[in-house]
Amino acid sequence: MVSAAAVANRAPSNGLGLEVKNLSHAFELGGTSLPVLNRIDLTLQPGESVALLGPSGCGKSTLLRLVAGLETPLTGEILADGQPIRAPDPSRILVFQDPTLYPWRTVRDNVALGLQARGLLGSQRERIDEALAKVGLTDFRDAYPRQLSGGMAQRAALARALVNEPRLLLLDEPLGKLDSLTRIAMQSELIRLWQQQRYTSLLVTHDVEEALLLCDRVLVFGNRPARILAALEVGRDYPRHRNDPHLVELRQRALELLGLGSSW
Ligand SMILES: Nc1ncnc2c1ncn2[C@@H]1O[C@H](COP(=O)(O)OP(=O)(O)OP(=O)(O)O)[C@@H](O)[C@H]1O
Repeated sequence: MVSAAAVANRAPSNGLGLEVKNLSHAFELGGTSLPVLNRIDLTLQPGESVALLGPSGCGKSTLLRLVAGLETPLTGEILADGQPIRAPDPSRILVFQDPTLYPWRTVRDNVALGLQARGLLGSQRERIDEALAKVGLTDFRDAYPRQLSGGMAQRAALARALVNEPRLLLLDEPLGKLDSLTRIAMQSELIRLWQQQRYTSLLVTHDVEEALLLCDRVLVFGNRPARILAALEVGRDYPRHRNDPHLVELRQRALELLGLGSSW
């Protein structure tokens, strides 16, 4: 949870409150059950930004897909503003590692997809240009995906999410395929967008530093079937500094929890 002082300094949030209660999940794989998530309890306050950090294959993406309403949990429940999540909804948008833009559509037409699918293109067309402006792509609205850099393509994918005015943004390694310099720039972009739009944010990342720079709280997951090993409160204002001794200490703690304590 964010400290009361930090919340008081923030603009009011339109974000969804999220509750995950005693959630377990498993997949059928080759005739046997593969347990993936084990009794997860999690609460996000409206407007909070939380990172999920954990070993590869522990179930982080599965948790995002469950919150997005793309899967149904085996046991337990997930509530958005107190209502059970049963299906996808434009108030909860998932952004993937791959921008997955249609190559034959311009940036603008890719961003329009969310509205088009909901039959809102006629009445809410101005939202496309607003979303492009938010991610700094106004000048590239008529470009095709092949004409964009990796960072620009990911910004276009973010615009495609933002055009829906999400109240909960689910980010699945959104910067995972970017080079390290672009990644640093995009980390600042993600902080700026979150501060401006005031959605609730749930970020899956493998990058401990990224989790600590971007989020209010970092949840460290154990091996599959994953449970939450620890919740690290970051408790620092933005912008944050990589070399802040408090962040360095938290990074060490997170690495130790992940069994990588001697890596640094
Ligand atoms: N549709 C599916 N059917 C069967 N098994 C699945 C399915 N989706 C995921 N799994 C399995 O569930 C486990 C968790 O997968 P998930 O993608 O959630 O992990 P993750 O923590 O996000 O991994 P990574 O960090 O490597 O992306 C993996 O063992 C994966 O093989």
